[in-house]
Amino acid sequence: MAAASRALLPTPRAAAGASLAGARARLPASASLPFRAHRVRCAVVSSPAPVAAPPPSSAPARRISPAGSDGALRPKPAVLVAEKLSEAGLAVLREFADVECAYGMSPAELLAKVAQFDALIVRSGTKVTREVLEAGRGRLRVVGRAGVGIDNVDLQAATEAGCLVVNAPTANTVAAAEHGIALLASMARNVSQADAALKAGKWQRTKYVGVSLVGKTLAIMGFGKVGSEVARRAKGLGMHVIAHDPYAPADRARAIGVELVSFDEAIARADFISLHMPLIPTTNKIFNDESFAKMKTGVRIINVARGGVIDEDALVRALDSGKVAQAALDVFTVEPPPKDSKLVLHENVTVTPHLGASTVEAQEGVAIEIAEAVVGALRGELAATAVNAPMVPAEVLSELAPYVSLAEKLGRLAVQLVAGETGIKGVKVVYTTARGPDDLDTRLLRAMVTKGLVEPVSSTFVNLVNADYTAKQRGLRITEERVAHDSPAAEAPLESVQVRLSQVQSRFAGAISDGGDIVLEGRVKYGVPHLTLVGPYEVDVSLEGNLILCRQIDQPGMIGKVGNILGQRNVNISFMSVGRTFRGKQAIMAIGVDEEPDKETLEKIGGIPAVEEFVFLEL
Ligand SMILES: NC(=O)C1=CN([C@@H]2O[C@H](COP(=O)(O)OP(=O)(O)OC[C@H]3O[C@@H](n4cnc5c(N)ncnc54)[C@H](O)[C@@H]3O)[C@@H](O)[C@H]2O)C=CC1
Ligand SMILES: O=C(O)C(=O)COP(=O)(O)O
Repeated sequence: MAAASRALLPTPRAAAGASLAGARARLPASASLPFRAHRVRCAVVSSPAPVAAPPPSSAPARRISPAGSDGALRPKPAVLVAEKLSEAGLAVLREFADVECAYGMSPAELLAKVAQFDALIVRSGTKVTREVLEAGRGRLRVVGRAGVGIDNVDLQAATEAGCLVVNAPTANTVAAAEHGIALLASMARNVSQADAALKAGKWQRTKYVGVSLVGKTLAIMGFGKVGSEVARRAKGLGMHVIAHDPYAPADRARAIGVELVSFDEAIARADFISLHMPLIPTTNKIFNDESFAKMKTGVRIINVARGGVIDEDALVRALDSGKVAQAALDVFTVEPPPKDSKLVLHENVTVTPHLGASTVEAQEGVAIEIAEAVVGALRGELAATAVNAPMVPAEVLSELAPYVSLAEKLGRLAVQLVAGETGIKGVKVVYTTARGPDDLDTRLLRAMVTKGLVEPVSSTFVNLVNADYTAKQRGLRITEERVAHDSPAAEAPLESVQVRLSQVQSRFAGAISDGGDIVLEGRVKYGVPHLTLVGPYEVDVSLEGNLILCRQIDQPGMIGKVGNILGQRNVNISFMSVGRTFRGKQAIMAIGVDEEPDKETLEKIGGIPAVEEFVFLEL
């Protein structure tokens, strides 16, 4: 239960509340965000204790403003803006706080300064490390990221320091999509190379013959906010657009006229490939030697997402061999990239210095979005764009804590079992409980199932505030059902929690129930979440570490065989449980492992003759 309980630990400032790591809301680019409607009171970031009267004139220069919703006078907060923020956002901030803009600080300068401020606002160029957050501890209450990606902010350290992180996830979507299209078109017509040549005095009309876009197939990898906007625009250019996103709702794609296909099919069919997925463990270097080999020779690649999704050395090899004809890159694994980077200097590569969000309009929108979120947070409100948010009364939390962890883990396991391109349509959460609806508020549990389903596969962070909203935005229809537990005297708030993903293909057929749904059920035993049902199979395995599910013909010796393979590879088994439908038919082995087995070990397990399928799941 490490992840969830860590995320739910009260922060030092949250004596009366609790913090739940989470909350990056996603919105369609066209949507305007009703921030104010989404704000709720939140104890963690409320202003310091009210002062009864303005300080005497000799007091240090900390001005007083009516900040709290209770009307009490409080010291005027101080906000440090570390990267260029548009004037419109600064104006919003200045109405409420003392604002200092210190652009281009070195890490040491930021460290020395940060403790004097209540809030810090950054873009992608400032690393908000654990050190920075430690240095700000005691005063720094809010970090605002004026943009989408928060990979430059140490979220865990921020949560530990009781510092709320908010971002601005929607205002730069269109700008990023437009930049993707700009790179696509200028790469196809060699605009930057021809421009450089002409400025060097060379008139090279035959060297820079380009390729046409009309009728070509564009694969959008990651069909989220930016990806879908790129798709719309590319269709306007007469391109045939396909997309790969294992978690995108098929109806959203259909509405734009985009075909959702598998990863391999997308990269094999495409003339152009545009990357729009978040940088998460499963997408890290997902474009590598192996994937380049599956592409058409002469493919062209655009990346305005994150540099880390491409193995940059492999891309140089693919460019050198001609497998990849051209690449257009806005983002790099290390930013700025080294001056002698082979990739940047490659003649078939067009580069821009992370300009995706850099339009006047987007920067104004982002600046206002982040300024409002930071001001709201400093006032003690919580915006829908909070990334790590406080939310639940301590007493409710302490009773529900293990169930909260169970709900998140069931969600995490369920989403990892999904396969195919159909996307998740409906999610049903079934609570077996002796309590009536008034005695058991399931919002937190539903939010945690959503968190488990969404976070492993997106750049969205989910908490109680934004869970339902996030689910809706992603086309996830979550319904709840209460089943009365037949022992009404039971003390525990819940007997079991079941998560059902309706009519979805699975990587593990054993998890599919008779009705065709992926079904996982769990219970809390001795305060620890346990997985107790997989599809039709009853199991009992503690949800700690990671999990291997293995379906095999029920026969003697199977536990020993699998145990031996794991033991030989020094993988410690924490729990093991076998469930079967009928003796001698199929059975499922659920194996909790402390370490992640390597590929070879998993293949060995899969190679045991009686094993029909297996899957490794991370918790
Ligand atoms: N260059 C720039 O200045 C900008 C870059 N970005 C970056 O663009 C990316 C996309 O941003 P948004 O569209 O706002 O995020 P989003 O969260 O709306 O979309 C990301 C999509 O990727 C999908 N995805 C997750 N794992 C995947 C996988 N293995 N294969 C395919 N798809 C997968 C998710 O389901 C989601 O639909 C992010 O990395 C963001 O940081 C965003 C704005 C500006
Ligand atoms: O919003 C994002 O994820 C971006 O990549 C934009 O970064 P920037 O704010 O321009 O440094």
